[in-house]
Amino acid sequence: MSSEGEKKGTTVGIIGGTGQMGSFFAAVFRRAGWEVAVRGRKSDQSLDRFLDPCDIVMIVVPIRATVGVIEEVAPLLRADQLLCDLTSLKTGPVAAMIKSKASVVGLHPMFGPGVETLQGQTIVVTPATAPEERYRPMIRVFAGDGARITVTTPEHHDRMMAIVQGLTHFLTLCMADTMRRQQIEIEEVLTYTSPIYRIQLGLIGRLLSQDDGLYGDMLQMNPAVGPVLADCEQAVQSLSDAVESGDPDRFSRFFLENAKKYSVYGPQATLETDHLIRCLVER
Ligand SMILES: O=C(O)C(=O)C[C@]1(C(=O)O)C=C[C@@H](O)C=C1
Repeated sequence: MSSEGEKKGTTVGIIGGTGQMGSFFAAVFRRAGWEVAVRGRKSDQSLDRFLDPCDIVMIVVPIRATVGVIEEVAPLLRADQLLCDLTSLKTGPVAAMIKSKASVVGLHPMFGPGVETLQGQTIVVTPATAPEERYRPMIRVFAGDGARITVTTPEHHDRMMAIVQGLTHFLTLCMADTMRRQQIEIEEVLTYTSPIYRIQLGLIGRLLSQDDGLYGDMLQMNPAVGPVLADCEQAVQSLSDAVESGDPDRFSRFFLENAKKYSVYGPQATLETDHLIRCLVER
């Protein structure tokens, strides 16, 4: 707000704005020239007074806390306000947000706070009660900074996250646990690796240096993860059987069935991993 207390431009209130992701988005909006108010856990101001001047209220708290915070905030909002959240799951948070009078859109930034800018990053948008023109200016800010936007429903988002986050992180943790069970030290493993292996191993080191609660919530709170893990178990069993059989045809059948399925992805995957290899070589 201006010094006269007169409102100019858009005001975004970020609840959880003192955390890493909240601070990242506060900086994105400030760079776009928007007013940003942040609220951390230890605020003296009443929630009502914090929310009142906000055009957009963004909830950026840990997954497990999201619905509880939404339930506190949602009843205090007006129809002219836009409510959104940034959590990794969308069905539960969006269902809680739409109880509000405010227009609602769910958001999920597909990156952690370590990125420097939005350039090349993906943000998933799950519109609920907000008409497109209400959230378009915010999406323009993200896209203007180079973000790729994917629009879908909360349910489809969660189904895709069961793969993108659930399966990926599950298998990363399984690989870490397998090496630990083999009593092999990562320092030694690394001396045998070229960059291509360090792309995969890097995901283990990266994931395990982050918050256990975040990854636990992603895996345990998304109901779509269960069926994915059931298929994963079958895949592990089927590949194990093929390997243990010693039968080259059996292995080839497994391999070629998947090669056919992923043939469209081959050229892009090779190009991108070649690029990563060059980056790791040039360090
Ligand atoms: O390690 C990273 O930078 C991440 O990608 C963080 C990560 C993830 O691991 O899936 C964490 C939570 C968000 O929902 C999206 C991305």
